Amino acid sequence: MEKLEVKNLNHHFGFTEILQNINFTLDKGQVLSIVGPSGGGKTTLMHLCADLLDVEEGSVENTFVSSSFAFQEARLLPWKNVIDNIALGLLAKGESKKEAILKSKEIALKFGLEEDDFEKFPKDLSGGMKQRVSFARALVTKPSLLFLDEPFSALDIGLKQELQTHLIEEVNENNLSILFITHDIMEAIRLSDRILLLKADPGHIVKEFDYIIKQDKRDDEFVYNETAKILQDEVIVNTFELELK
Ligand SMILES: Nc1ncnc2c1ncn2[C@@H]1O[C@H](COP(=O)(O)OP(=O)(O)OP(=O)(O)O)[C@@H](O)[C@H]1O
Repeated sequence: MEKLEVKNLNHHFGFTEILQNINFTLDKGQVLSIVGPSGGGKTTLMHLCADLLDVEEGSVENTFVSSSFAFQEARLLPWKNVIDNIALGLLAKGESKKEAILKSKEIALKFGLEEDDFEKFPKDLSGGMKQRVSFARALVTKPSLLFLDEPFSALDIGLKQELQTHLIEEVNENNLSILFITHDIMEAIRLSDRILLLKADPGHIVKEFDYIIKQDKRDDEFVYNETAKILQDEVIVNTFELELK
């Protein structure tokens, strides 16, 4: 069974302790969110999990057969057009150019891009369109694990919900697994099977929330109610340094 298993993970930058004794397992088909305040070490933790940073203490075992990423900024190649940006991963995997272009066009349309956009370069795209391209590029290779680092934070509510709905479809239809980093509790409640709350200085997990109800059955009311419930939780108030009125 594919999984990502983090055990007794610690991390320092220089003399500063950033992460302390992190333990969790992400199973196949699961959406696991790491939620916490800015500067708490979420991105560092994701980079360690994604092998973008060397593990110094503890272990990260990743047995997922393939993975891809979407970040807060779309990180598109400026000299490639929309379709060529999406096709990159497929070409890297050895697919023929013809097949890669065909699949890229198909997923571009699914992610709300139009045929008129296909030949455009990143400089001519809005922030929202860039993020549509970024998601299409991440998912066109049908990865088993997707790393998401705050990919919705610069998007308007409509686009955010649209992209989240696509992700939920991928989880349900293709058993996609997601490690999701966010500081937005509502986003995490909409998408996650499990939420780990990361408190800062140094980053350590202080609480875990599990959701059994399937993501596609969670309506706005569910998300608002759960958010309201969570915001009453003393650990959350303390972690985000919120003031209860
Ligand atoms: N390469 C680095 N060298 C030194 N310190 C770093 C490095 N990368 C991150 N840090 C520090 O580690 C801490 C955690 O940063 P990180 O980006 O992981 O937090 P975060 O929870 O993702 O924050 P945000 O939500 O603001 O993106 C911060 O104090 C940051 O300044």
